[in-house]
Amino acid sequence: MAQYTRVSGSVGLITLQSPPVNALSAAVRQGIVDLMQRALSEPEVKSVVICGQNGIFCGGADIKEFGGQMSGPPLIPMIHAIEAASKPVVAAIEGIALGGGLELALGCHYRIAHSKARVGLPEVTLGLLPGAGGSQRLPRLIGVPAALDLITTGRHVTAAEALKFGLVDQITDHNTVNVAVKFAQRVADQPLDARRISTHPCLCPSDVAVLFEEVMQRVRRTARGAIAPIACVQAVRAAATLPYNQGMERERELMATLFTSGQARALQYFFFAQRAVGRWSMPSGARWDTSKPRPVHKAAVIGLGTMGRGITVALAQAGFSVVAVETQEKQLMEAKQAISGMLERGAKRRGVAPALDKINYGRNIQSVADVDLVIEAVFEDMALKKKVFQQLSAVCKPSTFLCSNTSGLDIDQLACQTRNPELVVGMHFFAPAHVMKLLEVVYGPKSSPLAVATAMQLGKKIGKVSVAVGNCRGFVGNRMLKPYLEQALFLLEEGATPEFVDQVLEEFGFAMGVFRMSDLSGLDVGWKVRLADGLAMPDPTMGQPTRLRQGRRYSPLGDLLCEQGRFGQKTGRGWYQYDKPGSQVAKPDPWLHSFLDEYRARHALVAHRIDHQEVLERCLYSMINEGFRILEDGIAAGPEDIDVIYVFGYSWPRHRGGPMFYAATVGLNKVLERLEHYYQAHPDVPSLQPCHLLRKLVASGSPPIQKWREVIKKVRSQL
Ligand SMILES: CCCCCC/C=C/CC(=O)SCCNC(=O)CCNC(=O)[C@H](O)C(C)(C)COP(=O)(O)OP(=O)(O)OC[C@H]1O[C@@H](n2cnc3c(N)ncnc32)[C@H](O)[C@@H]1OP(=O)(O)O
Repeated sequence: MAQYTRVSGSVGLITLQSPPVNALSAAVRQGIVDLMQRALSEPEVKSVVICGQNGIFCGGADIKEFGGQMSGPPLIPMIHAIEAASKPVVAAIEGIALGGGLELALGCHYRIAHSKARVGLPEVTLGLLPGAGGSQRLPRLIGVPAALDLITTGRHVTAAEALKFGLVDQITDHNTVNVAVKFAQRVADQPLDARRISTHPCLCPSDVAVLFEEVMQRVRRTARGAIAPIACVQAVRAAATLPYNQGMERERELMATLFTSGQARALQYFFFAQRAVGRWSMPSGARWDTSKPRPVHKAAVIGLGTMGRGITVALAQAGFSVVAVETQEKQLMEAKQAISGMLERGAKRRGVAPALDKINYGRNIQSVADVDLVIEAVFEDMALKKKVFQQLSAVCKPSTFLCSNTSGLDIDQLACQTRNPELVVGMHFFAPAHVMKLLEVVYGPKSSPLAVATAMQLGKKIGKVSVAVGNCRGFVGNRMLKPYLEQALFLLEEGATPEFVDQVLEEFGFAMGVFRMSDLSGLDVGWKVRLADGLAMPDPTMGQPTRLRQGRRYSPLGDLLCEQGRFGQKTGRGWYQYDKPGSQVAKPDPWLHSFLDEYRARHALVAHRIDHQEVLERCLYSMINEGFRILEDGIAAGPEDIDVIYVFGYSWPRHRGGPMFYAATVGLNKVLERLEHYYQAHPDVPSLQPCHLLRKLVASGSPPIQKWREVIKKVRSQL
């Protein structure tokens, strides 16, 4: 939908009307086509302004239309007709002009932007390229290097940056539409030939071939298997090397491949999944839209180790007053220095003043008496955390929310230490906490909707993607990680090497394979948990063979490495070797290979050839199976929650949509069949036994992922 008004006698004003972001739906495109014709046919109208209602120019093509049959006027001829118009057309950009929205503006003869507007071509993040002429017009307007940057990253730029690039003609702090109308009146009689971007030559630097080669190499290195960034480079190269019409033909060919690709489907699913997690619900029926958060002005962080420091920085950078408590004098001094450094570096990068004055440091827990919310980040030890929660409950105002950054301990046990267990939730950050986008907000059986809503809102304010999840060992992320890690170890026992397993997972798209990741985060972390669980110390009196513990297959490989002091990067040895402790360059370690040979011999394990498919299927399907159990148990409300957690917290490749979307892509019947196969071969590994929900979904004809919630509801009602 679009509206037409005549303003100041001679300007035709076309207003896009399609809340919430004025996306270019079929109806909006039809409106633009019709109203442009009207403006061109009215003799009194000398120029045209296009704007969007409610202070938003246009959020681009309507992504919801992509999955179905496209109808209505296509974008490319619509934009061509605007550019070819005999009367000047001015885009009045408020709020955002993204994707097709910016392409529409590039078809106009002039662009006026509000100083607070943002523009960009984010199609690459949806598995596409700017396929309505954007890949051909943008380099002609702002030059090849800047266009390559914007198109391959999809980043949004401010109006000021857009002006610097020459992407907009003017910026204003006033009413953009009024300014654009006056501008349109002024240029009504100006010749238009030089304003049609498609007729411009594409200005290239002299070393353009070298530039494309460098960018292509960088993009291939960082794309982790995503195809859209590569197609984006190819499209811009066409703009740089071909006449406009041939460039448009190349853009069309590349877009046609991307548009129907599985990666585009995955990325578009993920776009909506990210938004869906904000609409959280709890099994009690409490929901995001009926639960009001309470404002938080002042927060506290208890424990200034790596996690506590990152959380303090995240809070201070977002403008919160923070009381940062560390009881040990030496640690407090070190933390203060480290936090100041992090704040200063962050501020320098963002061109703002460091928020040093937002933090008050203290050694005494009494200093948190007046805060609205506390995040406990002490060592991962239940006895210690319980003590801290008892102290907090005694010291804080009765209304203070008490949150724990535990990565998997029982929130309910902590809540039980306090006067107001309904105000206790988990806030599980991921390291480094000031950088990683994910926050798991964990509700226990006693947590109130108020506490969940408040933690979710705080997460949003500090720039996190927050996902509300139920309370169980490891919550969602770490619970699913367990079978994945376990399979990786079993594969080593059976003949694989860490390098091979990592290579397969990295080729799949993970930023790091499981063993390189384990070396980075430290092998001792999991070892301590297994020791506490009585797993890492086999009880000889029970007469169990070393590789069967608590009734199931167990690999002590990680424990054996820890016993040798091989904790990963920090000790210079782990699953790999490093030049020195702290170095990040992992090299295969002949010692480890001999150790594995000896281990297999000692346990009479015959190494067999493990192929690519077996590594992927066993690691990923066991993890996915746990994801289905999590859905069945109601720990996650839907598959989107799991997928968002895995992409933002565990480097799952976004162009594969997340583990649950991947399962749907592979086919649930195939996942089920392969799990059955592996479980038959390894009956002592319960995580390979296909779970009830997976069987139920397959029996229901493997419905699309958007319909899983209905089946989950049915399964849960039968429990
Ligand atoms: C061969 C065929 C050729 C076809 C050529 C087609 C060419 C297409 C090029 C494109 O234009 S692709 C789309 C490019 N645009 C984008 O990627 C923008 C996506 N949107 C955003 O980044 C953000 O939503 C925003 C616009 C910056 C606003 O952010 P904000 O945080 O304010 O709100 P949200 O919660 O993100 O969004 C609100 C609401 O709006 C929905 N939505 C946003 N953009 C679109 C869109 N382009 N299409 C459809 N729906 C959109 C979003 O999903 C939210 O709704 P929900 O119900 O909460 O999910």
